Amino acid sequence: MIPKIKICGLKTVEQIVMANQYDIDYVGFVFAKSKRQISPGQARDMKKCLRKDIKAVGVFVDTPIEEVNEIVRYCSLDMVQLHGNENNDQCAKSIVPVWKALSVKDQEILEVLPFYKNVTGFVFDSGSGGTGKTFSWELVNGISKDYFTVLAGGLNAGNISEAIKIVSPHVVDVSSGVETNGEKDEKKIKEFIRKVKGYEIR
Ligand SMILES: O=C(O)c1ccccc1N[C@@H]1O[C@H](COP(=O)(O)O)[C@@H](O)[C@H]1O
Repeated sequence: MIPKIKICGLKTVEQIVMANQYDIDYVGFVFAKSKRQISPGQARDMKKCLRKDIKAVGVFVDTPIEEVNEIVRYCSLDMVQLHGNENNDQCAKSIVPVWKALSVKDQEILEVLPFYKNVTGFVFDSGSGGTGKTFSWELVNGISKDYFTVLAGGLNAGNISEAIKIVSPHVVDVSSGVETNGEKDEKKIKEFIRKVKGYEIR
């Protein structure tokens, strides 16, 4: 199965126009404190320009869920990725589907998965988000048979083939790995997509 692609941390309408040209499935808007953080106003303008078949994912870290829902409504986001210590009750109050992000240090983290009954998938990441660091993919080998799996953390064109081989994720999620000097790099995005989809992009 060829995984879907999420490009996270887009910050401008120009980047959306660029991303619209490519065979991607999700873009991530970071509302958490980060060098990629954007305001709801920016995200709303960007969402209006986004191709209709690309889903806009709001990325939050421990934001009260009422506030998350307000931003979702204001920006017309399709779903959210909760990247902090949100529990299932909080996830259940979201008005759009939730991906719960988990930091994978060892196999213990997998024990919490059954408790998240109100999420539609899990983002398996190395740390607190946007770090550019990988984790041991073997720890989540086989997990995609039971859970909708979004693989994140330090992915790039150089390691994505190996990561897909081990994890067979439903979605691959990249941010730092398609940047140069902290800005999204179209050449790196194209190369990443080419590696995931296995075809040439002009
Ligand atoms: O991208 C960020 O700055 C960010 C900040 C806070 C929480 C999550 C964030 N992004 C998510 O982090 C992972 C991995 O990113 P990377 O490829 O290692 O840079 C991904 O899920 C992003 O959506």
